[in-house]
Amino acid sequence: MWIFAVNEQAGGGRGRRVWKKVEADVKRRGIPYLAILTSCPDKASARIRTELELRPSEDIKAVIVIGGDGTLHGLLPVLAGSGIPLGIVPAGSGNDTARAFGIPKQPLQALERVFTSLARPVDLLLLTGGSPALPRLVLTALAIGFDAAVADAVNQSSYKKLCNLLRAGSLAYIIGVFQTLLTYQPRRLQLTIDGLEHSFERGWLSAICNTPSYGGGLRICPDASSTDGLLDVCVVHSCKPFQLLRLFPTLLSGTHTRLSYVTLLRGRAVAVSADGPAPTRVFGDGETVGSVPLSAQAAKGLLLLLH
Ligand SMILES: Nc1ncnc2c1ncn2[C@@H]1O[C@H](COP(=O)(O)OP(=O)(O)OP(=O)(O)O)[C@@H](O)[C@H]1O
Repeated sequence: MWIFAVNEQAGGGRGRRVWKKVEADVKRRGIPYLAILTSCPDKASARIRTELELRPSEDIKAVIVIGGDGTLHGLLPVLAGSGIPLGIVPAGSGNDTARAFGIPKQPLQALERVFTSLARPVDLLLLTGGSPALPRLVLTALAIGFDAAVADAVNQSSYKKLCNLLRAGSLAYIIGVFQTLLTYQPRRLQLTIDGLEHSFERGWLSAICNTPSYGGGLRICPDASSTDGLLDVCVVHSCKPFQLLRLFPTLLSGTHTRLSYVTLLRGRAVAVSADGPAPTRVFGDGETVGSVPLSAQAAKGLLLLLH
């Protein structure tokens, strides 16, 4: 039995279109499947948890998510450590998880990949501390500070929908950068990585990554690997707003790492705190997860992924 978890709203309605194609193909193949179409992450998790409890685990081939990074994020607590593999047919706006694992954008190619791949263990990022109190699991990256404020602005915007229609998810992010720059104040960021303290005056953002990109292909930690048991950290600090703007185009290629106001770090456990006029927001997998202070650590091989 293959269980499909479908978020029809992902990618501004792309989830629905992708599911139509996928369902037709699954019917043609004549394989047993169960589709769970949900309107919110909590209902999706509860339904899948029930289905997993009802059946012997050897009867379940995988849970295949039709959606974006947010949909995947919502299912991590159910699938992590369960031994049930996750498959991905990308249907979101950013699709950074699919990008990280080389999963094709084209739905039927992605489905073929799911059916023909081995389930391989990948690391997750385990978030603790924070406000509201966590723990929480994240697959791609944590965005802390300016980049989280951008994600917030994009999620609340009307242009996200339009950009999705134009199939230009990263354009929405670029508009969000300009919008956020009008009000955001840099602040002192303190990071403790495997016990070593790093302090940054005028810290704009800090990204903690399990995989290389966020925001629809911005390669913030280009060398991040989801199989090394480590988290890659990028801090942008001590620069003027125009230098921050100059940084964003270079994120597409990952060449921002050469800039003097970009610091890259790596470790197993990362703690972050900030001093600032307003709470320093945190997003994980493009979803809001609260604000700093927080601690994150790499959880080695906690998820089985078909890729
Ligand atoms: N299983 C689910 N069913 C319905 N809605 C969900 C589910 N999981 C998450 N959501 C909600 O749908 C929103 C959009 O889903 P998702 O994040 O996957 O798509 P996206 O934002 O278009 O793509 P991406 O995250 O890749 O940029 C999420 O922010 C979340 O609030």
